[in-house]
Amino acid sequence: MESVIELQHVYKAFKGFELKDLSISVKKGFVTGFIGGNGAGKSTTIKLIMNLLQPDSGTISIFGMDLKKNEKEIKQRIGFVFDSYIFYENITLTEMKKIIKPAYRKWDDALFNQYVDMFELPLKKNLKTFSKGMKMKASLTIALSHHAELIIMDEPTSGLDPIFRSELLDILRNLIQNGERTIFFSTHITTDLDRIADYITFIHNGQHIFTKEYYKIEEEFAIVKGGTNLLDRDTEQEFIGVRKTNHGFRALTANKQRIENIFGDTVIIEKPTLEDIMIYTKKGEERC
Ligand SMILES: Nc1ncnc2c1ncn2[C@@H]1O[C@H](COP(=O)(O)OP(=O)(O)OP(=O)(O)O)[C@@H](O)[C@H]1O
Repeated sequence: MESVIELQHVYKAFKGFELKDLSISVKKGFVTGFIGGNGAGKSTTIKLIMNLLQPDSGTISIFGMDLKKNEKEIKQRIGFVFDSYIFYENITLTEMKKIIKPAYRKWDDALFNQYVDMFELPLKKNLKTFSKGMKMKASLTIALSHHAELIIMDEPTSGLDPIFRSELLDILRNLIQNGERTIFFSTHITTDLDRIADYITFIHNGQHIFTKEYYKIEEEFAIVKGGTNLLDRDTEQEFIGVRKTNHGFRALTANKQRIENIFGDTVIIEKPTLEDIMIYTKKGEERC
């Protein structure tokens, strides 16, 4: 399957933080949700993909082209939903369009107007006065008005109310209907991903834990509940992370089948949430 974004052995260090040997690929025509706790390295990864930061080593290619050598060509084909910093400018959406439009060969005024109408955005109002939801819609309008094949967003749903989040997810779903467009976005609101993500990329402490098809996560991972008498040094090693209480244990496994073979029906096996996977991965690391 064709990859749109390909990171190979990317390394980036800041004081006190390392993105370690990150190799990920984002599949064409799908939505990939990018998850990880605070400070895991999501924004850093997105900045590397947007060439706003350069890796210390490793390679990044987008649409099969090397990012360093082909930045201009690549950026023509990306819609980046940017931070709200640009909205501190004392300008209207029409004025902002005039600034951004010349940068894109495929800018489409009709498409811009279509999204402005759909999102009910005022064209003549100062952007500074826009609410958070309006800023997101304006940002998305700009990102979508030049027929971008790849949409990259850093936490687009954070701070938005459930109604607008739901609308936004519908819009994103519609955008990828033709199989030609790809969406890669980071989020803390993992429940949003239930509705929209085909793939999940999970990083923790600067390390790539997995990239998997959403349905495979549910097949492979499981929350396991049982009495603490079932746990010993060996059986505990079977889990990614374990939480013990007075009533028993709750643990996460990445190999549901194996746990079923070992414990049979002495344990209860449940479907994990993405949040469970994030929490227990952190717990497992604390144990080491
Ligand atoms: N320009 C920088 N200089 C120094 N350290 C940085 C810089 N940018 C990011 N970091 C550090 O890199 C680590 C990862 O940050 P990053 O913003 O990528 O995480 P994140 O996964 O997006 O987190 P969050 O979900 O909290 O936004 C953090 O420890 C952060 O302090």
